[in-house]
This record gives sequence, C-alpha cells and structure tokens, in this order.
Amino acid sequence: MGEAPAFIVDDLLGDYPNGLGLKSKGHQTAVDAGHKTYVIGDTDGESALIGVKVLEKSTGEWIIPAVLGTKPQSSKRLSALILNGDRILILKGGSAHDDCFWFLEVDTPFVREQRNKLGTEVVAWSRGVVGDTKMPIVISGPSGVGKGTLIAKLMKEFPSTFGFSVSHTTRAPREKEQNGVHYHFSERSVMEKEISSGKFLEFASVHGNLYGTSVEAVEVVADAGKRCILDIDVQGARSVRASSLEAIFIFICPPSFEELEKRLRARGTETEEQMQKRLRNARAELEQGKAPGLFDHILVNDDLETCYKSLKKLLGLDQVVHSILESAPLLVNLPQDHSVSKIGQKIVIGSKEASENRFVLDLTSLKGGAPGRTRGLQMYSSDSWSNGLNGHI
Ligand SMILES: Nc1nc2c(ncn2[C@@H]2O[C@H](COP(=O)(O)OP(=O)(O)O)[C@@H](O)[C@H]2O)c(=O)[nH]1
Ligand SMILES: Nc1ncnc2c1ncn2[C@@H]1O[C@H](COP(=O)(O)OP(=O)(O)O)[C@@H](O)[C@H]1O
Repeated sequence: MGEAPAFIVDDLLGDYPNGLGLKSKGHQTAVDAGHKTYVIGDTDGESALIGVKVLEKSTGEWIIPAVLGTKPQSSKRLSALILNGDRILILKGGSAHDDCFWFLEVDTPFVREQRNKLGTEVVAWSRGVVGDTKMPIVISGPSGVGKGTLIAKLMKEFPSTFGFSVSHTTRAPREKEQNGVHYHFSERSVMEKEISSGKFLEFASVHGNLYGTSVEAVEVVADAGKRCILDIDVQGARSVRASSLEAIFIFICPPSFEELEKRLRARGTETEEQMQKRLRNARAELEQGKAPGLFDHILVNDDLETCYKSLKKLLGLDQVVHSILESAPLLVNLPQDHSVSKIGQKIVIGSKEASENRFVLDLTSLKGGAPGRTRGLQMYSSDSWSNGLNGHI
C-alpha cells in the first residue's frame, strides 16, 4: 500500500460541471481514466515542473509512476481532459503557443511497452506541436557508399529545409569531426546508462561501437521547423520502422563491392582492421537493405551527381515549391483563465476575459507522440469553424 499524500483528492477536485471527466483547482488537476485517477500539477509544492500521482481507485493506493519524457514547467492554471482513454491533454493557462498543449500518455502502446519493461507504473510526457512537419528521412547504406556526401550536399543546397540528427557514438572522432556537429562522442558507460533511462529512440552496435539516435536529436530539428535527416545503419532503420516515428526510408547501394572498397580506402579514415570489419559488414547490410518492406527507396550511388538528382526527385525537391500558397498555422498563446469544452475531436477554448475570443483546437490528425512530440494539432478561430466547418464535427 502506497503512502497517502498530504492532500485529500476530493479537496483538490473543484466541480467542473462539463461532463468531461475533468476536475481542476489551482495548480492541480485530476482526471479519471478507467480505474485510475491521475493527479497532475504541483504535487509536492516544491518542484518547478508538473508532477504526476496516480490513485488506484479500487484499492485506494497511491502510486508514484516512472515519468518518461521532458516534463513541462508548472503553470497556475491547468486544464486536462482524457482522450481515447489512453492520453490526457493538458492545457497550460498563460503559456506561449509552443508550451501550452501537452499530452500525458497513460496507456498508449509506448507506455504499455515501457510498463512491461520497467515492471512499474509508467506515464510519458509528449509536447503538443501545432501544425505539421514533414516526415523525417532515414538514410542507410554500407560504410563508404556516400551517405555522408549526399546528406552534406542536401544540407548545403537546402540549409533552411533540412537538419541533421546528431547521433551519439562511442567511436573515436575522426580528424575533421566535431563533437555535437557530426556526432555526440560519448563514453560507453555513459551511453549505456542513457539508453536504459529511455533517452534513445533507437541504438545499435555497429562495427564494434555503440551508435544511437536520442529523442532530443530528432526533436531539436523538428522544433527548428526543419525536416530531419537520420544517417543510421540497417538495424537502426528497423527500430525506427517499429517505433512511433513515421519516416521515409532510403537505402544507398554502391555500384559494386569493388567500388565500395575503393571509396573506403580513398577516404583514408579507417585503419586496415576497421576497414576489413566495415567491408565484411557491408555484405550483410547490402543483403538486409534489399529485404522487402524495410526501405521505401533504393538508390545506387554510381555517379554522384546522378544519384543526388534522384534523391532530390524522390524528396519532391525538383518541383515548384507550393509552400507560399499553404497558410501558416494559427499560433495563439493560451489565456490564463480559459474554459474548455470537447466536441468530438475538437476542443473549444474560450477566454474568460474576452468572451469573443474563442479558438478551436482540432485533434483529428494527431501524429507521433511519446517518445517525442505530438504533432499535427490544428488551431483555428471559432469564427472560421462556425462559417462552414461545423459539418465536419
Ligand atoms: N543505428 C544507428 N546507426 C548509426 C547512428 N549513427 C550512425 N550510424 C551508422 O553507423 C555506421 C558507422 O558510421 P560511421 O562510424 O560514421 O562510419 P561511416 O559509415 O564509415 O561513415 C553507419 O552505417 C551509420 O549509418 C545511429 O544513431 N544509430
Ligand atoms: N558517387 C561517388 N563516386 C565516387 N566517390 C564517392 C561517391 N560518393 C561518395 N564518394 C566518396 O566516397 C567516400 C565515402 O563517402 P562517405 O560520404 O564518407 O560515405 P558514408 O557516409 O556512406 O560512409 C568519400 O571519400 C566520398 O568523397
């Protein structure tokens, strides 16, 4: 039996007669999900971050769950409502547009997987992001095939479109490699600890070293409004395929094995022993890369310019950019005192100070989620909704 906290749950549940399973008072809010009540907010009166406690209603037991993901900063006005029984939408009053919507996942596939793995109650935070970002691009292929060269060309030609996911690795830096730019060079013991704490989206042992993509590495690129490029091995590609991160998967092949060896030797960055290891692994990678269902596209990097053109073509970069015609997402800061009501997948948010100020938060096209951000939230003013969008409820 867990120790009862200093507060009594009925005390903190002010009545919200809106039938949403939503009750709130001041710095805390409580939400029912199945046989559990989640108390979210300033749970210990000390932390600057939002805390979570879980009441198992059948036993009256309080549980302090393992909390995964970046925790949001506290807010004086929290509203919360349960969505699909597996995640709680938290609205932080008085917060900026990039910090006002958060999801606390309580029973999503990721949370269930982590619960089984850790053998304890688990919840996971995921920040909500208004608008869409384009799917990340996963690029794989054997060592020396030209992945880095192709990615560098893409980033040089389209610096504001693409951002590179900087992986962690335990391998030693090469002469021209910079920490934090090409890789985050790490100690094995540190990286292993971070892997077990859930910091990584995927990781693999490649050519005798550990390599991994942190959740943060992908999110900083998306937060900068750029499309993320991941240069990872085939095992990593398989892990990403199995994760909640939707991506486009491209495999780069050499024109021949002999040419691959020639390029690797000409690059001159590996010892003979390392090179032999990479060439041995290349045979297996080439087999796996061609396995059906893993990669969406296979490109042969024979002539560099031809391959680069094909890469741009499949990424739609050879077409006229239509983005000028696409309207930018509506970004609004959430008023401190606000009301929320839920109609289907739409949340109507009102300001208590200015009654004419109402917005609709549309959750129809949510994407992603923990580990990482929840994207695809749409915001529009309630005027545009009542002027013809109501039919879509
Ligand atoms: N799974 C995984 N593989 C990675 C990651 N970062 C790099 N790799 C892969 O590790 C392999 C070795 O990379 P690197 O040491 O830079 O050597 P290179 O391929 O010869 O340039 C390549 O196949 C990379 O695609 C990562 O974060 N995760
Ligand atoms: N199409 C190509 N033809 C000839 N050499 C190439 C081609 N693409 C890349 N290279 C060269 O091959 C070497 C390996 O390329 P790199 O981008 O480092 O491969 P990877 O990142 O896949 O290990 C580099 O020296 C690069 O300049």
